Amino acid sequence: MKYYVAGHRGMVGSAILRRLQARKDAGEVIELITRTHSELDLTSQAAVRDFMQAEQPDVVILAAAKVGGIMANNTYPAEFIYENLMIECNVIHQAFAAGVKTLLQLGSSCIYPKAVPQPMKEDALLTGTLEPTNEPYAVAKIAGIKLCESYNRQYGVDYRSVMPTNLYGPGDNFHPENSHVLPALIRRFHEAAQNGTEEVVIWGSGKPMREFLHVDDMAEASLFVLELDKPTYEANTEPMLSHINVGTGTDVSIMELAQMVARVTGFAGKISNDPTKPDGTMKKLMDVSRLADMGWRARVDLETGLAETYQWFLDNQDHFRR
Ligand SMILES: NC(=O)C1=CN([C@@H]2O[C@H](COP(=O)(O)OP(=O)(O)OC[C@H]3O[C@@H](n4cnc5c(N)ncnc54)[C@H](OP(=O)(O)O)[C@@H]3O)[C@@H](O)[C@H]2O)C=CC1
Ligand SMILES: C[C@H]1O[C@H](OP(=O)(O)OP(=O)(O)OC[C@H]2O[C@@H](n3cnc4c(=O)[nH]c(N)nc43)[C@H](O)[C@@H]2O)[C@@H](O)[C@@H](O)C1=O
Repeated sequence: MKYYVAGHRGMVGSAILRRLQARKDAGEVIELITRTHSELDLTSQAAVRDFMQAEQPDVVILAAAKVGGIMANNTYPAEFIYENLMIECNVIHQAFAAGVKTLLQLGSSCIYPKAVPQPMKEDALLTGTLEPTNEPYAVAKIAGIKLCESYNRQYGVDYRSVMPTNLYGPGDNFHPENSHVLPALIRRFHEAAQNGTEEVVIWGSGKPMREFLHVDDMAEASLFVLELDKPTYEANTEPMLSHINVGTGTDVSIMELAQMVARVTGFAGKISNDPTKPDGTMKKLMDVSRLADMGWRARVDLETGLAETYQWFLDNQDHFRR
């Protein structure tokens, strides 16, 4: 089997590649194909067409996307909608044109409406209006689900979508403004602890609730969903399962997260809020019962995952990619 992992240098793509490489090292006969962003710009239709036609992969895993936290989404909405739509259209359509029968793409929990009942079930999709800070990104991610559904329905291929909750772990983006909350706080609290700063400011009210899944769990879940037998997969559907939630099923407030990060990084000062920064959705907890019924559950608890991610940050802080 020839696997193409798109976005293999990103947090999720690299975790998926590590798992596939481990299987290969253990004797599984698989070929792994990758291209860096500079080798293959996935927003280029012609480049993706030529690549897919030349390589003819058996399986495509789409983990490449324009990704960022609440501030990046709010500041660069055009890039978030344009690049993600282009990447999805190009990779999914050109995979189909090259005869790829099996594909997995990653969406996000932000596809669900802002005021949806919690925890959020898969069938809550398109039942209400979206959170404004990331609506353009969410619309692109919904389009990705609908692309897969449409090619499945019209052409009988098997393109699946997983919807991860907020992710973290080794390989995360620790940019001070553009990253997600967990890596941003690791960096801010670490620097404050090192510099002896007395106060750390967190964005918003600290009251929003978020669910955090370790990237190694996400990589495992991605391959689990990719490899579900088709009858099992479809037996859980009414009438067809278009996407599956991936999360832990538990959440913490941003203030609770900040307190955990303070403990891990050794920061003992005051934590205060910046109410001028957006809170975003107040709660977005995944209903993960569908995936649990199929046999997969998250394994890494937040306390352990946070400590491990902080160690990765310490080991790699001198050569972050951004
Ligand atoms: N991180 C999170 O909390 C969550 C992530 N997700 C989803 O998971 C998936 C992976 O995210 P994550 O690993 O965190 O993101 P990263 O930003 O870590 O990785 C994304 C990868 O995609 C590559 N990429 C982006 N644009 C292009 C392009 N035009 N052509 C080629 N490659 C490109 C990036 O390369 P380069 O860096 O060189 O641009 C990078 O390697 C995405 O679909 C994301 O939406 C969903 C929910 C939460
Ligand atoms: C995965 C998900 O990620 C994004 O949604 P989000 O969950 O709102 O993402 P976030 O991690 O950036 O913030 C979570 C909460 O945390 C608060 N917060 C405090 N202090 C910092 C801080 O320093 N940085 C950040 N980023 N947030 C902070 C922040 O104000 C917010 O209340 C989407 O755009 C969307 O793209 C998406 O799919």
